Amino acid sequence: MSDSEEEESPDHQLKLVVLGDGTTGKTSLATRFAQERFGKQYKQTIGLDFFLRRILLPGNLNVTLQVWDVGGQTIGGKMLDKYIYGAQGILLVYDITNGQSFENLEDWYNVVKKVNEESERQPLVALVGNKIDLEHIRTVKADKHQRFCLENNLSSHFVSAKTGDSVFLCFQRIAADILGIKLNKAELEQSQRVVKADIVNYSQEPVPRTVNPPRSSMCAVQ
Ligand SMILES: Nc1nc2c(ncn2[C@@H]2O[C@H](COP(=O)(O)OP(=O)(O)OP(=O)(O)O)[C@@H](O)[C@H]2O)c(=O)[nH]1
Repeated sequence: MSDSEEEESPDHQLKLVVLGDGTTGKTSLATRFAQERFGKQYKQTIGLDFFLRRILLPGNLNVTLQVWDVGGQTIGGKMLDKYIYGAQGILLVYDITNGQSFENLEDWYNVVKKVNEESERQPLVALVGNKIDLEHIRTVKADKHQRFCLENNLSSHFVSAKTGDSVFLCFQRIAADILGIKLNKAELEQSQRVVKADIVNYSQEPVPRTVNPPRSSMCAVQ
């Protein structure tokens, strides 16, 4: 293959679906990954939001990640199966300070298995413990997390959407695993970027949010 043919290799597109209870930080995780920002204020996702980000994997491989951020209230609803269908990757997200959100992942995982029971290709499923900036009030022990991964053959991730800790790494590893690409130590270390948390001055009035923040890489379906 000539150099010019190599440069023109088409992008890969991957559909990643983010699932888990409400307030575990799914939207925050998607926003941190796709837009490199974090909002402290909680705004419930009704139905579904989409985010896009293109990343470069070793071998000059451009991969567009289509992140489907599914509202935590959709469990038991008739749309959930449709959202999950055709995903190459599933992120099962829980909040490390909320034991119930971890217990409930069993239900989310069961829906994923049911949707894919007749599929030839199974999605890669990742277990994502979010809010590791709150390690001091963690209630879900890391060994419980690891056991769930081992028992179900899931890939394991701990992240903080707030600080950005390991967020890019999480998506990068998932994309690479799906495409069968091995990341070397240097690539893994480079992706483990930590963004310093903001210092909050509680004596000040809260700053109003921008009315129309840039949302070029996101849209919502309700
Ligand atoms: N400390 C901390 N707070 C977080 C983190 N991620 C999200 N939050 C906060 O947790 C709350 C819920 O976050 P969301 O991202 O809206 O949660 P969600 O899972 O999308 O919720 P639903 O839309 O109900 O499904 C918000 O107040 C976030 O600011 C994190 O990593 N650390």
